[in-house]
Amino acid sequence: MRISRFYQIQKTLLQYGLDELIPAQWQPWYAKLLRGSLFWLRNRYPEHSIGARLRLALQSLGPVWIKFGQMLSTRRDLLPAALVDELAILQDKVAPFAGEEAQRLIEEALELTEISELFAHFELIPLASASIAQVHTAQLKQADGSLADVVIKVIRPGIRKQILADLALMDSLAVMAARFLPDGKRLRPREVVAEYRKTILDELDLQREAANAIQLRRNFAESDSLYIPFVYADHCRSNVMVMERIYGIPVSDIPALEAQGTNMELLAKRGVEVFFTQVFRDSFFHADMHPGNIFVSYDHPENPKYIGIDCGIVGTLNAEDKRYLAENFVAFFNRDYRKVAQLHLDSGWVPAHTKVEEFESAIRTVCEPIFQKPLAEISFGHVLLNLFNTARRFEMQVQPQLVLLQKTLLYIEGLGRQLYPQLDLWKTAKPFLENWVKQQVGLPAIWRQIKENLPFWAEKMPQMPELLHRYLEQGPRQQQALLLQMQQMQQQQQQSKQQIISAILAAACLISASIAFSISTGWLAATLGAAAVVFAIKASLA
Ligand SMILES: Nc1ncnc2c1ncn2[C@@H]1O[C@H](COP(=O)(O)OP(=O)(O)OP(=O)(O)O)[C@@H](O)[C@H]1O
Repeated sequence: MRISRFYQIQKTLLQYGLDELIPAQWQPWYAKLLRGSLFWLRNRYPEHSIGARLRLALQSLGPVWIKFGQMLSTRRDLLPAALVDELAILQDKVAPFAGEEAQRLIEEALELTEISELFAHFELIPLASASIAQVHTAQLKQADGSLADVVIKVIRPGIRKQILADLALMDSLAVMAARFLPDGKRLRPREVVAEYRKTILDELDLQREAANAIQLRRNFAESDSLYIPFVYADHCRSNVMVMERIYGIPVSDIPALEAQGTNMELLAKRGVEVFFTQVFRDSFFHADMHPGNIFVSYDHPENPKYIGIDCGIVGTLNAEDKRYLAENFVAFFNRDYRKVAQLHLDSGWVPAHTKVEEFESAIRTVCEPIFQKPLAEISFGHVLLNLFNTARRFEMQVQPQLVLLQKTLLYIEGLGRQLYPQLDLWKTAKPFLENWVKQQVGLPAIWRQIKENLPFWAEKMPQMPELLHRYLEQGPRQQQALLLQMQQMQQQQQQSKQQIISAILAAACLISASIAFSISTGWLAATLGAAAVVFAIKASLA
């Protein structure tokens, strides 16, 4: 199976002429010979650009590869623009699987003899079908006898096995790409595949998605801006998820939004606000914000509310990540590149030997053109992208969660500007950043930290007298043990020093013996040889 799939993949890559990605001078002679002999696998689409051929090849290889291409399409930091633009139009249109099969999977997962035990109605025709999962509508029987409109997401049967097999092959190709592509080292194909592996395997676990949705819903329980559908956790398994059915206008349907009199300016601002709230207040953000996953409620269009679905991919940030973002954004928008460079150095993001002036000048070179535009039109996502690219050149390892955030930011900005082209991103985001930075310094921050640590100290306090007593009792004993260990270490050091000296002397005698032997002073050679043996024995006994 693996060999035939491997052949199929190679065949597809060659028939779409993707071997052209490796320049001829980089191909070893045996690879050229092999390529020449595969006469039945010629490039069949020479009239298409290399980007288009890559897109078509991924399309024909199936869902795992299509999703991989979609992921690559967000890596403008790694790939040329022409390639990325082609990959961005990859669509995972996949034929649905039979509704009866979905029903059987649901019954099996939820241990039902009949689907009607739990659902008053189950719609066999799917509402939507994607590469990994399919969505069906149903009516859930509730404990109080009422019915709830729900959707049931079901993972495609057999997809896990197929994904794992294809991921293994993809990794083999990545090894080859790292070796043969001209830019192989910089592109780090194995890391890219490993990142993809994690994302796609996470997406296969609907219990994880359910947990993310529950958390996000809780975070926005009081919000006027975002609604997350209720998840019926009792009826969720790793391959089945039951959640409230929502009715809304897809955010990309601008005519429909306008037709119902939506306040587009407010809607656009709320998109940015929701994102920054997730990042800076909750450190937990929905990271799959493509327009297919965002809807707008039909209720009160003058005070519009988003509805978010598909929480399969989320990002989390720690305090340090947040500080990185906030301080850099603020310094950037003040065009204080020295501060940006110094921040990177002070916090150890770039190595201590980095020359701050060089780093500052590199940041200025890539970022100053961005500021040629009015502040209102500047993209945060591009600022971050440029900063990451510059920092990578200065040996900074950019954390995956920051890359995820940067990509989400690009989506959000694109969306906001589509809804309301005059949207001033900086004005909308600034209060969030400044407020956050303010909270991190001064008395409020100290007080917050004390409050955060209070439970820890409260828990440890009663144990304090005992710990103190134990320390005082054990102190001298431990000190003595430590002293003994140190003495042993010193002895060992002394021994190994002697060993090294004896070994060096043995080697020196041996070399001298062989020189003496070659100039035929036999007795000298014999003496030196004997000395070498003596030193060697000493070295081994020391
Ligand atoms: N709670 C819901 N209420 C109504 N429709 C829903 C709901 N959840 C999902 N859908 C519909 O099903 C479609 C697919 O759902 P979802 O995005 O969660 O699946 P997916 O397999 O992760 O798809 P993709 O990865 O392509 O985004 C959505 O675009 C939407 O039309």
